[in-house]
This record gives sequence, structure tokens and C-alpha cells, in this order.
Amino acid sequence: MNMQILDHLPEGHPPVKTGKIGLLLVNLGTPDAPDKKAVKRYLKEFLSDKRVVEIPDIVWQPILRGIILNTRPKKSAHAYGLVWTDEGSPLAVYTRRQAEALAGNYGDDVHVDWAMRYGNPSITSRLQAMKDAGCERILVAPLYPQYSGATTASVHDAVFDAIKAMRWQPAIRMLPPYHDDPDYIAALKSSVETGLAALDFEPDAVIASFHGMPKRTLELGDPYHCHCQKTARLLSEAIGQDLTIAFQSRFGPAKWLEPATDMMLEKLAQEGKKKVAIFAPGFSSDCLETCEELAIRGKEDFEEAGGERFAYIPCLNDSDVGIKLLDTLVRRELAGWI
Ligand SMILES: C=CC1=C(C)c2cc3[nH]c(cc4nc(cc5[nH]c(cc1n2)c(C)c5CCC(=O)O)C(CCC(=O)O)=C4C)c(C)c3C=C
Ligand SMILES: [Fe+2]
Ligand SMILES: [Fe+2]
Repeated sequence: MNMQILDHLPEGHPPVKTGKIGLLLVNLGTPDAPDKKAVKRYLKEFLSDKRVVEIPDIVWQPILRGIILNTRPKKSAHAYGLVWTDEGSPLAVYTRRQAEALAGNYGDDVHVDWAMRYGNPSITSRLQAMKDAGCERILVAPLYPQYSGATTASVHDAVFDAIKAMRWQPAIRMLPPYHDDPDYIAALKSSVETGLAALDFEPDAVIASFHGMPKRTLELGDPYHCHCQKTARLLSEAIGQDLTIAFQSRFGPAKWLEPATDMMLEKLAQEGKKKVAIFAPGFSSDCLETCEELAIRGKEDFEEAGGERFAYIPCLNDSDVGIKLLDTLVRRELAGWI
């Protein structure tokens, strides 16, 4: 498709650009800076999403504004400070690099960009920029291999909320979850095998740590838990090695999916499994939850419980296999458009 500026418009109709396609990679979001103020702003937006915290506003907002936003930002800002890079928050850095690596793969008519569900750059601003540049068709890729209401569906909501304000809406496609896609499993296999081969010890356990969710979401029919289990099973079969599944990042007093990663690390050390390798297949980029919670705190917890060797294997990020995977997934969804 060639970009055109529509001519033959009736008098009074504003000029419009047309004929382009957009590819928008979306990840969760991260604060603009590793300080209390920026973290508070980010957490307020994130934790006010009803897809994330499924408690009526009348009960939740006083807790959020009265307690959580007055206590958590300081602690979280400290954690972000430990992993912040010269280029910014790891999640934003890798998501930007993923978009940059894909840009140009599909010809001049496809604009590739990235956005965050919470914080910046916002989904609304990037969709508007694509529309202004003449994108009539947009593929949105929520970078979550496993579907959950809190992540995938929340991106869908934000995309359709954003285009609600447009008179002339682009056609929208969404990348489906890819938890059992053979290309995703092959990419994980390559990454885990490379990570394990680089170790100077043989792990007694290899842990696949997924972000947790309240247990209630499983009972309400969210497929997230099943998707995580299936990813781990397929990967375990592919690498011919047992994997220990665990769920990290518990938030709030409700019961979350189990076993919890921190408890599992303690248990393994106490059972005499003193050498472990851990990786996070549900995160397409390294972020606070992997760089700080797993690689720093997880290691400390494991060693305090008597563990001796601990290795963290990075996410797919913008590695060659990671980019090849994203390219394969995206090309499939762009079929018929390019
Ligand atoms: C990968 C999928 C994710 C799911 C599922 C998910 C659910 C979920 N998360 C919270 C609460 C928090 N998560 C936080 C950070 C965070 N979460 C994900 C991904 C998923 N979350 C990522 C990629 C990140 C990292 C962001 C970054 O900036 O690097 C945080 C903020 C950090 C902190 O203060 O600890 C919170 C809070 C809930 C409640 C939830 C499910 C309902
Ligand atoms: Fe989270
Ligand atoms: Fe965390």
C-alpha cells in the first residue's frame, strides 16, 4: 500500500493521510524515574485499573490512596533505583529496543512503535501519532505470552478506549496470546539451554517463575494459570529437563497462585537443593520483577536459607532469538495487510 494524502476531498474536509499500517508493541509500564513521586504516579494509574484490582472503588480507593500510595512508592523507588540504567527503566529500554529492531522489517509503509499500558509513552498518544501518520490499519501486540484479564485484556480496553475519541478509526488487530506457540517454546528452549550451558555448576533445580495473580482469578475463569502451566510443560518436554514452576510478586493480603517463588527458593535450599537456576518465561523483557525481585532479592533469600549457587537467566529481551520470535508472530498477524 502506498501512502496517499486523500485528494478530491469536498471543500471544508481537512486533509488526511492514508495508506499506512501501524505495529504497536505494548508492555505493562514503568515509572518515568526511580523516585517516590514518579513511582506514586505510576502506581496510582496501574492499581486503579479495575482489570488489575477487582475490588469495588468504594472499598479499594480509600485503601489505595490512604495506605498503599503513602507506603509503597518509597520502597518501590528504592528497588527501581537498584536496576535503573543510563537509558532508563529496563522494561522501557528493552521494549524500545524491540521496536527499533523490528522497524524496517516490513517495508516503508509499516510504522513500528511502542507504548506502555501505564505511564509513558501512552497507548493513546502512540495510536494518535500512527493515525496522524496515515495508519489505517494497526496491529497491537501486547507482549504477554500468557493471557490474563489484568494484562492482555487491559491493553485491549485501553486501545479501544483510545480510539473511541476518533471519528475515523483505524482497523485494529490484536496479537493473540502465544503461550503454547511452537516458535515461542523454541525461543525459550534456545535461551534456557544457552543460559544453562554458560553456568559453571549443574543446577539441582531449574525454576520457571511466572508473575502471580490472585487465586480468585483462576476460579473466575481466567486462563492465565493454565497458560503458565502449559508453557512450562511444553518447555520442559522440549529441553528434556524437569522444571519447577513458581509464581512471584505477590501483592496484597488475598491468596495468590502457588507455589510462591520466594517460598520455593527457601524450600529448595532447605531440602538440600543448593544450586538453582531461575528464569521468567512470562516476561518478554527484563524489568523490576526479574532484575530486582529474582536476580537480587531471590538470590539473597536463597542464600540466607542455605543455598550455595544461584543463577538468573535473562528474558528474551532484544536478543536475536527474541527478535526473531517477535518478527514471526507479527508477520503472521500482518498477513493480508502486507
Ligand atoms: C507478566 C505479567 C504480569 C501479570 C499477570 C501481572 C499481574 C499483576 N501485577 C500486580 C502488581 C504489580 N506488578 C508490578 C510490576 C510489574 N508487573 C508486571 C507484569 C505482570 N503483572 C511487570 C512487567 C512489572 C514490572 C514493571 C517495571 O516497571 O519494571 C508492580 C509495581 C512494582 C512494585 O511496586 O512492586 C505492582 C504493584 C497485580 C496486583 C497483578 C494482578 C492482578
Ligand atoms: Fe505485576
Ligand atoms: Fe515485585
